[in-house]
Amino acid sequence: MALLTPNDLININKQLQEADSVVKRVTGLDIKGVCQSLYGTSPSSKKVGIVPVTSGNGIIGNFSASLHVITQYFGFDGFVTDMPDVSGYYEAVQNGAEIILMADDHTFLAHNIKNGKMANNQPCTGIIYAEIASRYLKADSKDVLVMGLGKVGFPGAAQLVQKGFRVYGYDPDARLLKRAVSNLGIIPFDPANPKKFSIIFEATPCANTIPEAVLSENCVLSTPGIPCAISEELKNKYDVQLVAEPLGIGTVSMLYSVL
Ligand SMILES: NC(=O)C1=CN([C@@H]2O[C@H](COP(=O)(O)OP(=O)(O)OC[C@H]3O[C@@H](n4cnc5c(N)ncnc54)[C@H](O)[C@@H]3O)[C@@H](O)[C@H]2O)C=CC1
Ligand SMILES: NCCC[C@@H](N)C(=O)NCCCC[C@H](N)C(=O)O
Repeated sequence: MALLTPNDLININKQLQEADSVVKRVTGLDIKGVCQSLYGTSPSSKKVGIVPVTSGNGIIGNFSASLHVITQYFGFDGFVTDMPDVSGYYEAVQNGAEIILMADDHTFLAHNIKNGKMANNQPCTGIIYAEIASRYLKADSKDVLVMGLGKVGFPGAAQLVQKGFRVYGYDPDARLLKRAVSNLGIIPFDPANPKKFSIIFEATPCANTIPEAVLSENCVLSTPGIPCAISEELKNKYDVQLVAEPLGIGTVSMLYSVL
């Protein structure tokens, strides 16, 4: 898994505000509204214990602090434990946490210890970014392009198929593309024979994965991928509505899914 860096998370509150305003422009709802509609759950001020984890590559600067900002931004009552790991988990429960947020290098989870529900960041991220893309008010067709069919992209593509979109998908990993075609019934996208889209969802760890040939004027590009899938130049040239944020949108999707 490509790990976040402290630099990705600088001023997460400003990044969230900017992303929220694009989501409102694209869908007519704010991020919380999309989550409520997606999961059928309502806003909550539940206590969220954020537990730093030292395993593997260890603590990522700004990660726990960013999760704290994110929980507060979306109206939850978050706190970061003083201790990490097992001691931190114990401290969170002792201090009344109803939901635990913690991540090692492979899994970022939300666990509601009251109702037993648990969420994984990767599918929750794919689903919420796909949902935002699917709600584009100015979409000119039901065609959508999905670039990247991995741990985030595949669940996002599944969400779009379930909502009745005609999903074109691409992944250079032939095994993953074949899985998506056979399991989801998506149409394999041929980069050598491109068409234009008004809705694009991207989930790759590569920059500039979106070719100019697929961009239509004012299209939406909903992408959790880091680094960004499109250059500033192409974004401006086509007035692309870019929904991109490094941590908060995926995290609030996890929290709403375990309420
Ligand atoms: N913003 C957020 O909240 C989150 C962001 N992420 C980011 O999302 C990205 C994807 O994460 P995962 O799905 O876990 O990774 P993954 O490795 O499971 O999947 C990425 C897929 O992208 C494909 N790919 C690479 N270059 C491509 C291209 N040019 N066109 C189409 N597909 C291409 C790869 O073959 C791979 O199958 C990563 O950058 C990760 O850091 C992940 C979780 C949350
Ligand atoms: N963008 C959301 C997905 C994050 C994921 N790509 C990642 O960096 N995971 C590693 C997090 C490690 C956190 C660390 N153990 C800590 O607790 O500070």
